[in-house]
Amino acid sequence: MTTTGSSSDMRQRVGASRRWVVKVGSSLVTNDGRGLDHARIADWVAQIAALAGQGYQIVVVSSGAVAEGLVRLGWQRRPDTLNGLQAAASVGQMGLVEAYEREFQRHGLRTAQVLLTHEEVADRRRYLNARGTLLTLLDLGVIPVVNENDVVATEEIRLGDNDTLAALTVNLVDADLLVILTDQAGMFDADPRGNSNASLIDTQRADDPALLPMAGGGSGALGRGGMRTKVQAAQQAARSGAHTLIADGRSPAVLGRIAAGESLGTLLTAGERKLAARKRWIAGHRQTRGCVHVDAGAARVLRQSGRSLLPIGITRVEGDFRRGDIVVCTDPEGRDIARGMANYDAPEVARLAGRPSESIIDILGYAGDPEFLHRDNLVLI
Ligand SMILES: Nc1ncnc2c1ncn2[C@@H]1O[C@H](COP(=O)(O)OP(=O)(O)O)[C@@H](O)[C@H]1O
Ligand SMILES: N[C@@H](CCC(=O)OP(=O)(O)O)C(=O)O
Repeated sequence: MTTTGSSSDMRQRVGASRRWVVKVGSSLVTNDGRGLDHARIADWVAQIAALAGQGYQIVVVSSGAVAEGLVRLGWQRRPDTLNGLQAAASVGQMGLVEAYEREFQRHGLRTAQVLLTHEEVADRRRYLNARGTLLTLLDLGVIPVVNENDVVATEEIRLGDNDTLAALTVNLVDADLLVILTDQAGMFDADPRGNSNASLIDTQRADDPALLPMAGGGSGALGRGGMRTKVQAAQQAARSGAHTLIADGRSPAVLGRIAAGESLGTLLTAGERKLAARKRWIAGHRQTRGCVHVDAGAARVLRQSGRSLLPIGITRVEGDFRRGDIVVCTDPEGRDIARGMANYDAPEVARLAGRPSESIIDILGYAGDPEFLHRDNLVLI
């Protein structure tokens, strides 16, 4: 199998990247289906705490709620009904966050429980709120522990496996790297469960079409998506500009060794850098819901330095857009300059236009973002 670029340089760069989403699968976090494996959780937490001490920002996506719920409820097997699963997940989620909180506390770190659904990408207002909260937690040095909000997720919108959820989280926080810890050494060219001579893939581009046919959808007794959802998650992460590393969560000091650039597991690389990926994502939203006219000064700043658009530079608002919608900015001559994701609803912007960001709290009664269009959510036309 071909590999991309110089694998060892790439590994060094990946290890040195600072913002990671670390996904711990059901296959690992549960003790053969008998509740949570506390010793393993303690070990990953110690590794994450060490990385946090070196300046890494890490979001944990952990499975295990259903398995822990089954134990707490004294159920011998997974229920068949959605409500049964949801009940188990809500009981077990308590144990899951308790376990992470206790272990992180030993290292002087705070944790936060974040429960997400598919809606957090589908609805752009929710997207911005989830993103804002997660980024604030990271700024505060808190370790977010994410799981799917199984209780409210209906059959149609359930992500089901946490690989997909981890990729969504990568997009939400603009992570550099998605680490998927599982019960295999990485991705093999065939499912090693049924093929004893399957060989481990070292490095490959995430968008290589040869990957998916090699990934079996069948998971272990506890996991959900098998390797298939991991490859799809890597492809989704790559579209956000993040690389993915699939590795064995049981191998000693696995996270520290990834940080050190050691060649372990399977690296699935992204073809483009994360800011470019994000801008392409914004640019891809062809449908705009409104327009803000900006003064000559703001137009110059946008064009020349690609900075954020603040309310003070806005002169007039058109359309009935809401926070999260894509709007167009036009200069005083009526030329379109940029397209971006609105941080405020149109009536709010009308009130904020021409005013300094420090006065937002007095005008709206709450302190929202200082920018109307943040530079990360804005593309020049
Ligand atoms: N090409 C492959 N390489 C490695 N593992 C594979 C492959 N295809 C299928 N698998 C299966 O995927 C399983 C891991 O997925 P899963 O059980 O869903 O775990 P997790 O809970 O970690 O997400 C492995 O145990 C393995 O049997
Ligand atoms: N949200 C579920 C986990 C879903 C799941 O098992 O996903 P995965 O670890 O990707 O196989 C739970 O906490 O039980």
